[in-house]
Amino acid sequence: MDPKQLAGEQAAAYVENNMVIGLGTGSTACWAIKKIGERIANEGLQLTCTATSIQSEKLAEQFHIPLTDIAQVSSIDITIDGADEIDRQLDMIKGGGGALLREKIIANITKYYIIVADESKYVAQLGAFGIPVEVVPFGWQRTAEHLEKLGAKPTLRKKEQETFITDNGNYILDCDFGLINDAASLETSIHNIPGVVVCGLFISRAHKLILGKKDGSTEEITTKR
Ligand SMILES: O=C(CO)[C@H](O)[C@H](O)COP(=O)(O)O
Repeated sequence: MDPKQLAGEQAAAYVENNMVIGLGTGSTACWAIKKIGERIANEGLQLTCTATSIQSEKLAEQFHIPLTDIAQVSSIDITIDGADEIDRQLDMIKGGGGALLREKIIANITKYYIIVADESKYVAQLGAFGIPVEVVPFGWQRTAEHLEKLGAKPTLRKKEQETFITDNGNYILDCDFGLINDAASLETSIHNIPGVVVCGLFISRAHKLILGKKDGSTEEITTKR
């Protein structure tokens, strides 16, 4: 079985009746969404679900998962989401799919944050992926200069040769900072730049990582917060 499917489906087993659930974004979290849809259909689970992207909203609708707008949800029991890199402390880089702002808003109100990934995402040190930074379109070139002063090589994200636009109408600067030594202070420095909406460093947030492996096994790594 696909390691992403293994991880995503295993995470869906943590969902219990009457919970409030955050639905993540990406090719791994989609397996959790599908499985949650199956559990609603087969077990009659009553859930309140809210999604981290328009893409995940559409997927949830396809699997007949009832959705609640984030405006009505002040606390989430479990969110299941993917990562682009995750280290031994379960600090992460996210935003490869461009959903980082909604993902961080949802992570921020989540009591138990489960990350699902294949083993290629589990790294000793964050940074090789680069850090996606969502910025407002106004003066994005000036925001990019500030990121350069912090040590980044920023590239404006494109999709099919057009500037990539997030679900929130913003741009993404993919920032190569090299390998990162102090991710928490870098996150703060990036967030202090006017024009930055959010960056893809997710520090001290995840509670559990479920890794799917090529040999068909899974590993769960848990940390106390
Ligand atoms: O942060 C994300 C989207 O913004 C995704 O969770 C991340 O890119 C992982 O995606 P995938 O499971 O497809 O590798």
